[in-house]
Amino acid sequence: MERKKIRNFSIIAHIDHGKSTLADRLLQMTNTVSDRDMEEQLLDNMDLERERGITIKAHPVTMSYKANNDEIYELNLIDTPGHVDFAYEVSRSLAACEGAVLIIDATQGVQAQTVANIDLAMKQGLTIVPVLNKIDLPGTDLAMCYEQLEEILAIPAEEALHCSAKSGEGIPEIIEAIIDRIPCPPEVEEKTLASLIVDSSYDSYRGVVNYVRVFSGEVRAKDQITMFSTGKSYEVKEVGVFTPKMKALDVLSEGSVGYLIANIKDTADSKIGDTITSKMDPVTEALPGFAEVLPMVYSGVYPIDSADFETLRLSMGKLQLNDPSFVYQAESSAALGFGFRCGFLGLLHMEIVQERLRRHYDMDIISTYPSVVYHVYLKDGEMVQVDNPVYLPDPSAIDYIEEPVISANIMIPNDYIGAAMSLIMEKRGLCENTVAVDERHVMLSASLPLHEIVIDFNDRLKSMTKGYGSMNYKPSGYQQAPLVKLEMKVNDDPIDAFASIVHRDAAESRGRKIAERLKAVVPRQMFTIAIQAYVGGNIVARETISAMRKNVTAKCYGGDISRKRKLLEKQKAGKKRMKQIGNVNIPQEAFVQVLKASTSE
Ligand SMILES: Nc1nc2c(ncn2[C@@H]2O[C@H](COP(=O)(O)OP(=O)(O)OP(=O)(O)O)[C@@H](O)[C@H]2O)c(=O)[nH]1
Repeated sequence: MERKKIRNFSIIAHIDHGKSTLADRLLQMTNTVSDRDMEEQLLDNMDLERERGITIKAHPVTMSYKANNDEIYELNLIDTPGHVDFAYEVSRSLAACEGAVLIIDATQGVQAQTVANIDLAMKQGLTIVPVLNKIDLPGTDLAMCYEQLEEILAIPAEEALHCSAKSGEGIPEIIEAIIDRIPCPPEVEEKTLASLIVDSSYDSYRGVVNYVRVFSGEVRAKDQITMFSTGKSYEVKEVGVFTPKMKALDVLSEGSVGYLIANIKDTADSKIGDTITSKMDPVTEALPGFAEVLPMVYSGVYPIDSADFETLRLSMGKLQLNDPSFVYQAESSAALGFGFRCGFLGLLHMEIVQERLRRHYDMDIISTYPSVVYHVYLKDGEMVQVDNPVYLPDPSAIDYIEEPVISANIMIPNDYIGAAMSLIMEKRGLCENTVAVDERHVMLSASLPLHEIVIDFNDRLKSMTKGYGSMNYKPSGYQQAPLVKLEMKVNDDPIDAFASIVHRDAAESRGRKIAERLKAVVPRQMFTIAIQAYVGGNIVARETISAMRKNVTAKCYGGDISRKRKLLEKQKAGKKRMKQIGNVNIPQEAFVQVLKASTSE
């Protein structure tokens, strides 16, 4: 397609404002997908996305459209996720575009994530097409949206279009606006190939599938290409576009978006953000890639069956290929065996990665309590970074500990200011500023310890504001805090999987909760078992399990021997999956249950 007829754009929005639904309507309206094949939210093709109703990965798709001026255009849409943990994916998609359709739910107005996404788009110099969606709903408040567009986003209200992505009303006008307002890819002097890897996935037969934006030159099957960062060369096997299924083409030319397959078998050789260039005539400078993102939350991930360790390692490699923000490293635990220490962007990211491992790769896994990265200053002047409580140095060697803090923007209706402030205080935060954004909404700026928000802050905020509150955050450095290591012991032996770094004031209640939960799941044994929570050598909570041999057949009155045998066999099988901590046998299931309860609180 001629460069002037190409439009590359993303759809950006706060979560649930209707990106995927609008994308579906665009696919229908451009006959990219026939009505018969149209499944709701076609672009969300992972089961997980459908179930959770959120878009996790950005998917590119190419549409062909005959505009009112009778010309045919190529529209390349890159759908983006809306959740705060996935801002990195959004910025990757935007790097491949000249414009963005900004969707705002007309019943809710501008939300914290709308502001964050628009900031990213403006930084990249993209043209914005603002769209007010869901105008079919009775709660639509266009006046509020116009005011917010001008006041918060500095976008003239007259630029806004309206639509109902559900009914299809207003969609043709949106397509025309994309063609009229968003510029075509700029002309470049460079004629040699420079193509940005925006994303990638792995196909077991064909190897790595790179999703690319060609900035200069062109690429075809049989071309020899080189990866700029590694210098490794490959022969191109196939190029094409997503419609949304893969469709092979003869050539991907300057300005277009599509895929490139080149027999790359090792996932580590294809890096998102890298530049693909010609082997014979390479460019001298790489395209600006993406800023590296650092994981904010760490947790141990272990196979329930230790024989699965290698398979888990392979699955993680494939998963990392199209999610470079996920990192992992092998580690071992006395309680859980061999596993991995994994880093995630946030708690939702962590849940999603774990779910993907469970479902797509069919892995049975358990994860430990999430931790952030602490800066531990030792008395000898050294500083060590600790993301695993097990490795926190002895308290006698520690001078002080610093924890990561974030600065959050929280947008809420006026009625909930009091409730939001008390939540911030409960989470050891500091409210720094309150600005009225319109007559009914305020934006609170607060500083909060990251550890306090990774667990449930967003969910609590949502439920107490009936879904109207929203937040966005970014890291803002480190601050000193009275943090201690909470350790759990059974009969004086520590269980590493339950160690956590907590605020001094919260240690006792957390220790008590875990001890109670452990008591409920650890089976009685021939001797008394003491479950203790320790902080710096002091016991802060204790539970005792009295001695008794559990007779699993006790409830079987009468002589049904086959039933008794079955129960005894079951008990034997259960014993195989016991972990020995000191002299106490604990079923794997007990760890799983207690960890599940304590990571979701
Ligand atoms: N009534 C009405 N509902 C809509 C409209 N557009 C979207 N919805 C509904 O709003 C919900 C969220 O829509 P999605 O398209 O999944 O939103 P999204 O922005 O893609 O969400 P994420 O992918 O999670 O960021 C769905 O239940 C849609 O059916 C609309 O114009 N009118």
